[in-house]
Amino acid sequence: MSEPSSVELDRIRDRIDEVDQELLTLLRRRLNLVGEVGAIKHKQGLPIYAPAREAAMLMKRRSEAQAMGVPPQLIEDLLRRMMRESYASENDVGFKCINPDVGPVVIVGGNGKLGSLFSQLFRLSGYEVRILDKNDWDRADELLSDAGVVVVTVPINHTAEVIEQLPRLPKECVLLDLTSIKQAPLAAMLANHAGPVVGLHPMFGPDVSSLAKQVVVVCHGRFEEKYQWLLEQIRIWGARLHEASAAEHDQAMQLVQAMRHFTAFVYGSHLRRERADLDQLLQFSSPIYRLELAMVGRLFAQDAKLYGDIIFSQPDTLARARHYMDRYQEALSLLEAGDQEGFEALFDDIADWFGDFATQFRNESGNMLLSANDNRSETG
Ligand SMILES: O=C(O)C(=O)C[C@]1(C(=O)O)C=C[C@@H](O)C=C1
Repeated sequence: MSEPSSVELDRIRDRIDEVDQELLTLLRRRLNLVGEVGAIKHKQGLPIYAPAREAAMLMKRRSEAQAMGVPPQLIEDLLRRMMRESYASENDVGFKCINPDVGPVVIVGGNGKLGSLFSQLFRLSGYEVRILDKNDWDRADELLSDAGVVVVTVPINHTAEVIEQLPRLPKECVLLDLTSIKQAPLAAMLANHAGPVVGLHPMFGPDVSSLAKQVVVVCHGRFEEKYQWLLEQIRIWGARLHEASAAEHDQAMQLVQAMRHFTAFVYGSHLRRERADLDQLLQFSSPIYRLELAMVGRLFAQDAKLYGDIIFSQPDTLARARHYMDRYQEALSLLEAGDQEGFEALFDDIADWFGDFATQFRNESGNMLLSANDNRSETG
C-alpha cells in the first residue's frame, strides 16, 4: 500500500536515502575494523566482550550526541546493536587456544543444539573435537581413551545414566556437564571419575550468535586448579562466569526456570482453553502485552520434552507450584471479596519488598518495550 507523496517530499526523501547510504558505507568500514580487532583478540587471547571499552565509548558518544542535538539514547541504541554484530563477527574469527596440549575434547551429545554450539566454540579455539552421540557408543572407548576434556550435554533425565555408562577416563581428563540442574550430575561425575570435575550451566539458549555478555554458572567439583584454563577459555568466548554451589544453583533454578516456564505454560493453556483470537489480541495489544504474549508464545515454538525435562526434573517444582497456587488463591479471595483495599495493601507490601529493584526493572523493561514496538509490523 503506497502512502501519499509529493515532489517536495520525494526530494527530501532522496536526500535521506543518500544519508542512509552513507551510513551503510560507515557500517561496512566499522565491520572491517572490528574484523581487525577480532584478529588481534584471537592472537592475544583477549575476550570478545570488553565492558570498560564499551562503557567509555557509549559515554563519549552520548555526550557528543547531546552536544549535537542528537538524542543520546539513539546513538546508544545504534551502538549496542552494532556491538552485538561485532560479537558475532569476532566470534567467527576464532579464539586463542588456552590449552593446546590438552588433547581431544569429546562432546557427549554433541549433535544436540547446545552440544553443537560448544563443539563450534572449541573448534574455533583450535581444539580437536570429537562427537559421541547416541549412535556412537560402540566407539566410546576409542573416542574417549585419550580425551583431555569430556563434555556431557544430553537431556536432563538421561544425564546421570550417560555419565554412569562412560568408560574409565584418563586420570587428568576434565569431566564436565552443561545440564540445567547441577546437584545430581555433579554427584554422578564425582562418583564415576577420579580426575577433575566441574558442573556448568550456560544461562542462554543454543541459538546465541556468541557468548558475549552471556552467563555461565560454575559449580566446582574436584581439582579446581586443573580446569582453570577451561574457565579462562570460556571467558575469552565472551561469557561471564558466576560461581555457586550446586545446591544454591538448583534452588535458584526453581524460580528462574521451573516456575517461570510452568507459569508461562499455564497462561498458554489458559489462552488455548479460552480460544483466544491471537491475531485480534495482537491488534489490541500494548507493547507490554505484546512482550508478554511473545514470552509465552515462544515456549510453544520449542520442544515440549525440553520444558518437560526442566519442569519435571526439578525436585521442588511440585511444592513450589502448590505454593504458587496458594498465592493465586490468596489474590483470588481478595477479588472474590471485592476487597480492593486488601489488594492494594498487599500490592504495597510486595512493592516494599521489591524496593529499588522495582524502579530498575521498570527502566529496563521500558527499553525492551521500545524495541519490541520497533519490531512491530504494519499488520500488528
Ligand atoms: O574494541 C573492542 O574491543 C571490540 O571488540 C569492538 C567493540 C565494538 O564493536 O566497538 C565490540 C565489542 C567490545 O565489547 C567492545 C567494542
